[in-house]
Amino acid sequence: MTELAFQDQYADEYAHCYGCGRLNEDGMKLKSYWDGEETVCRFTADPKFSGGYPGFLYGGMIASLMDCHGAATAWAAKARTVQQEATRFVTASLKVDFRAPAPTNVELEVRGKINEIKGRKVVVDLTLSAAGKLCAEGSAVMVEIPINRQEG
Ligand SMILES: CCCCCCCCCC(=O)SCCNC(=O)CCNC(=O)[C@H](O)C(C)(C)COP(=O)(O)OP(=O)(O)OC[C@H]1O[C@@H](n2cnc3c(N)ncnc32)[C@H](O)[C@@H]1OP(=O)(O)O
Repeated sequence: MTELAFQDQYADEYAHCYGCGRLNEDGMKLKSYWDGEETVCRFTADPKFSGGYPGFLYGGMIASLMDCHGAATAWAAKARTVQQEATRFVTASLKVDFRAPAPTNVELEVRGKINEIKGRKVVVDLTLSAAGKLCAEGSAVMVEIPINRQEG
């Protein structure tokens, strides 16, 4: 049986994200999975997402990849540790340090590691690498949407 991506387990009402929503026809449909105690998401960026120099990805896309994978990691961490299905995590804070240019047309690997789980908050440490070379690292504070937020 094929492992389901975290994002493919979100309830329909939370599956419209441009980055990772399975129900967003125009989106990137990023997929995140467990890899031991870490999580991983792989994505190859089309050259149309180039930054100022051909062949390299623009920084906003790097942040987007880390953002979406961070939210998915927080969701999965809650499901694994609290053994309770989460609603959806949104980004309260995202820090990215750009360490080296990230290429387009090369598979990128985004990794997440749980730093802290406290109440509705999950802090995730993140890296983005290309062919084993670290291109960006950072962390995200993810907060779970309370169930009654969607009704108000
Ligand atoms: C129903 C649909 C609502 C969905 C709206 C978002 C849809 C967009 C999805 C995305 O694209 S995610 C990227 C953009 N992010 C956003 O648009 C989120 C906008 N911000 C918010 O909605 C609220 O600020 C947020 C839900 C993130 C937090 O507000 P809350 O009032 O629910 O949280 P609260 O103040 O109770 O804080 C919970 C914990 O998070 C921590 N926290 C909150 N904001 C923080 C921050 N900026 N930096 C660091 N920590 C933060 C806070 O300190 C606390 O930790 P502790 O329990 O340890 O004290």
